[in-house]
Amino acid sequence: MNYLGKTADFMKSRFGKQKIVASCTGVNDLLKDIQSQIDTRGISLNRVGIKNIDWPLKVYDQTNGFQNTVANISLSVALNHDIKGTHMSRFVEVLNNIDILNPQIILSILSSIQTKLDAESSFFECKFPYFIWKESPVSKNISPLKIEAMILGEKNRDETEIIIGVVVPVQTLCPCSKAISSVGAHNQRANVKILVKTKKKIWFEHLAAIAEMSASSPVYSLLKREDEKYVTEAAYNTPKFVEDVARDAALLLEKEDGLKCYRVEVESHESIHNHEAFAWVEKALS
Ligand SMILES: Nc1nc2c(ncn2[C@@H]2O[C@H](COP(=O)(O)OP(=O)(O)OP(=O)(O)O)[C@@H](O)[C@H]2O)c(=O)[nH]1
Repeated sequence: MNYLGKTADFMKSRFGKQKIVASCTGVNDLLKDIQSQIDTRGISLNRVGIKNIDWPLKVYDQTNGFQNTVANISLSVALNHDIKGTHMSRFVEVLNNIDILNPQIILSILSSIQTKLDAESSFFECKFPYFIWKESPVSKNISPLKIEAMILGEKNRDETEIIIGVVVPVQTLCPCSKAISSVGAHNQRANVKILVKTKKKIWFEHLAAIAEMSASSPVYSLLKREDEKYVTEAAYNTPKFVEDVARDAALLLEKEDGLKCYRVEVESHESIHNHEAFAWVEKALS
């Protein structure tokens, strides 16, 4: 028996048949659609919606076809000045209909939200853990590296924009520290975030490779001693400031076909300072 059935039984036992009829009429009054009422304050809202809903999904994977992940998703619309509230449950209803994520599906999510919520603009943001299977440089052991991947979408009337991106852990070794020290140089883990708008399909793996190539060295989940020696020496021979990583990634992105614009953000968790160092660059391409 469902909830309403149980409630009706309870009311019957408590109040008898006469009262139930009256109470059931009252149920419809209780389900008033407050959200659809008119608002008279004259203020349109840029965005209203739901954020940080975790959702199980599949995403396409260059090596294995697809991988399962849990995406953290935010969905929203612009709200006209004369409508009191949006219908929050409809965002989740749209998600209920998808099981794999890619830019085309996000376009259809944005259109569905626009239609279901009668909105001029709709917005989609999601980020999720994504695993790239990497081979260690010498022992050739394969292990998964976790990066963060993201897809952001926006639809204004008929114009849509999709941004895809990654945040990739890398190693940086300080060129100044190397130059002034008689031995060693401080090095640390850094994150490289790359966001692109593109006319062509681009894999998360490809963006991650650009981030790694721009750093002093990639990082790995599994390294044996021979790999450790290699990675240590490779980083020492490729010192990079955060500025260097941002510029080198930008140069690689400018060689890519079909990019409309890019943004690179680099943040290093300084090992000898109690703060982060950062640099970012963004550019629209013709
Ligand atoms: N608009 C709005 N709704 C909220 C908020 N907080 C909670 N909600 C609830 O979100 C719930 C789902 O809303 P709706 O999508 O309008 O639910 P519904 O009317 O059953 O769905 P439809 O029949 O599709 O309109 C409602 O019960 C709201 O009370 C808020 O801050 N704003």
